[in-house]
Amino acid sequence: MNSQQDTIYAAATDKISDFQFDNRVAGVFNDMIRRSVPGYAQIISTIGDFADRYVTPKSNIYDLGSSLGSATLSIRRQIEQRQCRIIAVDNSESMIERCQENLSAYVSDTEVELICGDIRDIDITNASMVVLNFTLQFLPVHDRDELIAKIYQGLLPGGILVISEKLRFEDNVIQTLLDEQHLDFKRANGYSELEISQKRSALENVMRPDSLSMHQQRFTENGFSHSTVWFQCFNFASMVAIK
Ligand SMILES: C[S@@+](CC[C@H](N)C(=O)[O-])C[C@H]1O[C@@H](n2cnc3c(N)ncnc32)[C@H](O)[C@@H]1O
Ligand SMILES: O=C(O)C(=O)C[C@]1(C(=O)O)C=C[C@@H](O)C=C1
Repeated sequence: MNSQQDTIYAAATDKISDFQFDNRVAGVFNDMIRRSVPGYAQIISTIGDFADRYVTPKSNIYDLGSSLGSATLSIRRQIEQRQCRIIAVDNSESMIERCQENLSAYVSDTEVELICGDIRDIDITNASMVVLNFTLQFLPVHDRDELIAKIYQGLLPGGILVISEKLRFEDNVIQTLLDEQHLDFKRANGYSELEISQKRSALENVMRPDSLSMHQQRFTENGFSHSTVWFQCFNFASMVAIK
């Protein structure tokens, strides 16, 4: 998957506007997410492994907030000949256009329906797998519960939900420790102090991480029988919940 280097926050700006998944971000997103999220490549490849285990023939798979299609591609590679349909949804036109190009670069017998729309407006039916890979954190907090309830309703018995998120910690000492580790990860990946602080300001109003206990409570209250964190690096985690 091609990507330009992310230099979006490299130059000093007087007024930082809220972060948006616009054309500029879509053009560098592959580089941005790999250099910003520890474990991203591992999470993408494991989503494919989960698909191999959980996706049942003739079912639907939903990739909600699909961006450039990395999770969709990882899933699609693992589910050949199961006559499934992947529904990939994103409300950024630029992401959808680039995702279409990325999907077209590979052949597969699995149909992918790409929808440019809001994940809150999508019907979920006959699903053996739903993926929210770093997307839920961008929804208004009061809409998160309803989305998880809708996903639970649309999942088949034994179906799997994979949610990856940045986490917030109630213990301030832990919050500071893991936040600092994450900043060191970004520095080691070539981001300057200016880039880090300007991006942080841009994300402040748009990305609101939940605590792990909040996620767990949401899974339980919405009926999921089993859930766990299967991956964590610093303040980034990926969870599974099984119906
Ligand atoms: C951090 S990115 C997701 C990364 C992607 N899942 C991956 O694995 O590479 C979040 C994506 O969610 C999309 N998004 C945010 N809120 C959305 C909403 N309400 N409906 C649809 N897409 C949304 C953004 O446009 C963005 O592409
Ligand atoms: O916390 C950060 O600095 C991040 O960049 C995180 C994060 C994310 O978790 O989705 C935020 C926005 C970009 O989409 C890529 C990564």
